[in-house]
Amino acid sequence: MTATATTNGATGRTADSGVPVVAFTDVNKSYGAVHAVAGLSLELHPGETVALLGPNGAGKSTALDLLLGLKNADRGSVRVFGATPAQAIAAGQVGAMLQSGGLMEEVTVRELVGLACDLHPKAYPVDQVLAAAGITDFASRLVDKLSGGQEQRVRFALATAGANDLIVLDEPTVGMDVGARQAFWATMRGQVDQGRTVLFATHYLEEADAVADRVLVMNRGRLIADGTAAEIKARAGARRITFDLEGPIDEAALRALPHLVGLEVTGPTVRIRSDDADATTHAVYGLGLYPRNLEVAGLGLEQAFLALTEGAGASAGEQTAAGTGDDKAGKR
Ligand SMILES: Nc1ncnc2c1ncn2[C@@H]1O[C@H](COP(=O)(O)OP(=O)(O)OP(=O)(O)O)[C@@H](O)[C@H]1O
Repeated sequence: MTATATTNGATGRTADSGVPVVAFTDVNKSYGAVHAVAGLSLELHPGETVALLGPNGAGKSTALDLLLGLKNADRGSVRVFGATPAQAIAAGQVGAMLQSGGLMEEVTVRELVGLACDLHPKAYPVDQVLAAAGITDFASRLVDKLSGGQEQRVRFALATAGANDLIVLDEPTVGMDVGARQAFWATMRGQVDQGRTVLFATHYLEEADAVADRVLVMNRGRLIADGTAAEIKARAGARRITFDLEGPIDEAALRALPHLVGLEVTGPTVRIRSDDADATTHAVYGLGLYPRNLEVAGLGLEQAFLALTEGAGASAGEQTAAGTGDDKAGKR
């Protein structure tokens, strides 16, 4: 479904009025004993492209549902352009592309996108929306005859049928092939260049790294990191050191190395994450070891993400979303 507007209600705010685009203040949402969103506070600002990362069940979709007014918080406040989500959506300020929700059947792509344009208070011409989403070629096809990737592009067209100030995308490129993904993000960049704020949840970390200028990492309902991809990588331990050792390996001695963030030993190969690679490498030699095939490299976002979420998982003391085996049947 899309969250395009159906009335002309106005929030009285614009993207550049100094009011945050989105403000979550100590937001909580539970399903029984599962804290899907736990004490979430954050602000988004105009023109930001923000990736929301987190393992399965981290609370990303729930946070987006709260932002779109599809669910109500148990506690805390969610404001969009200083108003309630419903008011911002009614004012045509928010476009959304969600993971699920069937598209209307027995209509053509053009008819469906045309309907979204008719409903939007600040709509673009249908042909422009079709072209921007790259779906002109199959605009006369019935919606129920589309491939998964084509359906995703139609959802994107519905989310961008009018001049929204905020675009919310839940795993937007799932089912798209590499070419379609690249085209999708090229289109998104066009939206951002026009001053829009984009928030997208994704499991494709390379996408977050390439596209987002800010990355939020959620785990067990909580925000555990917020920064640029480079800052997130640095926070997780800046460098990866890999080398081989001959003979038996004394893991306890390696574990005591200075600035060590993570250690993995597989056969003769030692992989270390360190927040000061120079000091750690120096200390490896100080142990009297002779590392072979030594490599020092920066962490990718994927490794940083794993390091952060593993660390946060270990310290979570209460029953939260992950690992409870809870029932997702009621989800959208
Ligand atoms: N309607 C619901 N009823 C019960 N539990 C739910 C419901 N919706 C979500 N949950 C639970 O809340 C937690 C957070 O789910 P959510 O879908 O927000 O996570 P997510 O980060 O989007 O996960 P994924 O990456 O798998 O889509 C999970 O444990 C999930 O099972």
